[in-house]
Amino acid sequence: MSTDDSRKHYIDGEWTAGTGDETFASRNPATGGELASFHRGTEDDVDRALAAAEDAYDEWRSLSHIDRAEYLWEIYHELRDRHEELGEIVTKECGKEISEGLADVTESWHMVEWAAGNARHPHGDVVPSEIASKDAYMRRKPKGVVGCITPWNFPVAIPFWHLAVTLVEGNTVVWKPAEQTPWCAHIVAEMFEDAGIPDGVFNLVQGYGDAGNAIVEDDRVETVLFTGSAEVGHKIASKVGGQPGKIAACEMGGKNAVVVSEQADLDIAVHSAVMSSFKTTGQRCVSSERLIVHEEVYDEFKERFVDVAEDIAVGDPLEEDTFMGPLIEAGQVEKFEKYNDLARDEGANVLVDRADLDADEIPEGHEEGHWVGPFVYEIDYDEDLRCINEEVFGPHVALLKYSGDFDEALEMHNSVDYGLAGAIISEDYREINQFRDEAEIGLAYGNLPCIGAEVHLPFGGVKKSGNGLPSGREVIEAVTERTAWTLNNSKDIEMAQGLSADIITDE
Ligand SMILES: NC(=O)c1ccc[n+]([C@@H]2O[C@H](COP(=O)([O-])OP(=O)(O)OC[C@H]3O[C@@H](n4cnc5c(N)ncnc54)[C@H](O)[C@@H]3O)[C@@H](O)[C@H]2O)c1
Repeated sequence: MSTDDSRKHYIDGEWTAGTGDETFASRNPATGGELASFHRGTEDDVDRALAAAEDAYDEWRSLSHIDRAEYLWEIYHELRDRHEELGEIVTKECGKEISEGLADVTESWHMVEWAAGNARHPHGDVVPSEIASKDAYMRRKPKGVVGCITPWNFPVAIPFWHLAVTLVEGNTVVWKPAEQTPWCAHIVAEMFEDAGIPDGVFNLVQGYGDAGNAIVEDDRVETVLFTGSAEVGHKIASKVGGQPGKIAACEMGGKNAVVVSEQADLDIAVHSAVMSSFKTTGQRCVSSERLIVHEEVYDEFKERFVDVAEDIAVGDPLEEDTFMGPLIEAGQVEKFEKYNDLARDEGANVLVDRADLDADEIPEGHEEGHWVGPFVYEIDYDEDLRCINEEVFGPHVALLKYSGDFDEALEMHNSVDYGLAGAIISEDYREINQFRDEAEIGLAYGNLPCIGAEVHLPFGGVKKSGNGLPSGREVIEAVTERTAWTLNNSKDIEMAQGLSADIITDE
């Protein structure tokens, strides 16, 4: 595609090719084919977008929450009207099977509904004062210009986690989506344009990490909302940490686990483990790469889990009978293979190796796609093994046996540096409650897979996985600042704590 045909950035209410002369392609991971071409954003493009966002801020913040939310309601309807079209683009661009592509869009309008609906809810606290004649309350103000940097694996839903709340709260935005999913981002920007959002309030700069970095380093950005890998997130957090008054809310990866206790219902255990490990081809931040199973049920669980892994339907993600689509790109296939080799080197007993799929397992016409199947192994637990500590982001699954009491399972569960998601499968409520209280994670599930989010629930990790901010209510904290406001209704000045308000002079 020539540069002229390439899709553009959306800056200050206009589609623009920007200042650079490079373009990049969005590719279908199932076929390897090019879907569309995009202009690659430069530091100058980010500079222009930030200037536009700064200029638009005063007018945007002067609108009421409810008026700002009206623009989001327009987008809500567009997301619903274009559900199938956009869901299919999600699937084409990131390879998730079609029900996941559609769910990505559904989650987006749920977030818009939450944020825009919230505009009519009480928004702050009325607080009693020690002095009867004073009114005291807490009021929120927008921060200013917010930078959003998002990953490829939820190319519509995660951006809306960031964008919807940020805009309703009165901030303006510069968004840098993932380089793998620019087409989804382009459609989202079309929706903002169609909704008539004022120029400069919402800006999209397409491109790579250098454009993201330009957002992070710029003094005009008050808050950075980042979702992506720990490697990039920690870099961003440390850069922002050096800039007074600025914050970075970072949600990152995990090395999540499903714990199957000796009290588990094994139907639920196998079902939950398969969903947790293989949905989205293991490419969710919450995907489980560790299954910690009690010795009493280990053999039966292993046999049943392995049976499913051997047969799980890998195929064209646009087909409804597919469970697992491809990995996102060739680099991710290499990483998956590298970790499979590492597991072998570290002593794994390999139970299922479909990493290199047979030719007849690859859908016709999709030979250039990034196809892999499950890689499942058992390994003697040692907390220092890299294969059970580092995020692979693929269907790479370790079975770990525990033989003692539930404390041992928890110790194994908590031994990783990450702390995002986990599940306990047990019929014993004491174990379930202990997991809820002692598992070092932000998202805990009982008798369920450890995947799945709802926009009105908190979503975020602890430890190396994040600072627990980006989701509904928590984003409000990140993109606003609070003023504790106290108003005197009397003609006299009276102070709290009995502090004297008398002015004493020598006269
Ligand atoms: N915790 C969560 O909520 C959550 C959700 C989804 C994905 N993830 C994590 O995201 C990762 C997969 O997504 P990915 O591959 O797109 O992640 P990534 O970290 O490679 O990229 C995320 C975004 O950061 C940008 N970026 C890269 N380098 C940058 C830099 N130096 N400065 C600023 N921006 C930069 C990228 O261009 C992209 O837009 C996995 O680790 C997954 O666990 C976490």
